[in-house]
Amino acid sequence: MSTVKAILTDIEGTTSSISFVKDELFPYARRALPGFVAARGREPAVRKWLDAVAAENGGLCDDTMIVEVLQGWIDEDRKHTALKALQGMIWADGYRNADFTAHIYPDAAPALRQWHDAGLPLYVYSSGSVPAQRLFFGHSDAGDLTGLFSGWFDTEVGGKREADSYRRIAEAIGQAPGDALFLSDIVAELDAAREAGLQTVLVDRRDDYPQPRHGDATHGHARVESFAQIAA
Ligand SMILES: CSCCC(=O)C(=O)COP(=O)(O)O
Ligand SMILES: [Mg+2]
Repeated sequence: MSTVKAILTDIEGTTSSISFVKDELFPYARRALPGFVAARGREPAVRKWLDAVAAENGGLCDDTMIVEVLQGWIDEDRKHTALKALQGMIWADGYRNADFTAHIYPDAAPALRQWHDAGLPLYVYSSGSVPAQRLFFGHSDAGDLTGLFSGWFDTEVGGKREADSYRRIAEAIGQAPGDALFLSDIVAELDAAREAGLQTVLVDRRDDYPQPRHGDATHGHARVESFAQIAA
């Protein structure tokens, strides 16, 4: 690995377990959606996303149908910006009421702290909305980690499997792409980051991926099973 001047990390499957997101966060949002839309569907910040979903589905005019579309997207794990924005607003209630704290792998928090303390700027790039990312790290199992991060990116910058997204992020954080390291559990995301010139590490966690990915399955990306193995 050449010199790294900034680290960009994914969340689900990388700093934190897939099962926490799939088995806790998503079902919480799915259950709360009807009540959330009924209570807050007229607020402009909420309506804008509901209208975006309606427009994309042939102009649905009924909020019940919009909720059904959104619940279907949750079931499919669609990384749609409107869904992610609405999920973030719903999870805010969950964190506020202490219904859950966000999972973070025991190796991730110390490594993030160490890199931060060594002067390495840290950034998040997740399909979860930026407000959801801040809530996540603000209410993690390891406490409030938001102060460790210098910036946050979600799919408003572009999809995670598109090289241009990583070019935009490198420009936004003022780094040459080759000086930034991207960490993710998804090979297609790492391929896009590498195409943009970033350094990459596949985080291949046994808890999330019982079958280790070796050889061709890594697409040539460096591979670790824990943040403790990343020599940044
Ligand atoms: C930080 S919000 C919860 C995670 C989430 O909704 C999500 O889609 C995570 O995707 P990632 O890009 O972090 O793998
Ligand atoms: Mg991920």
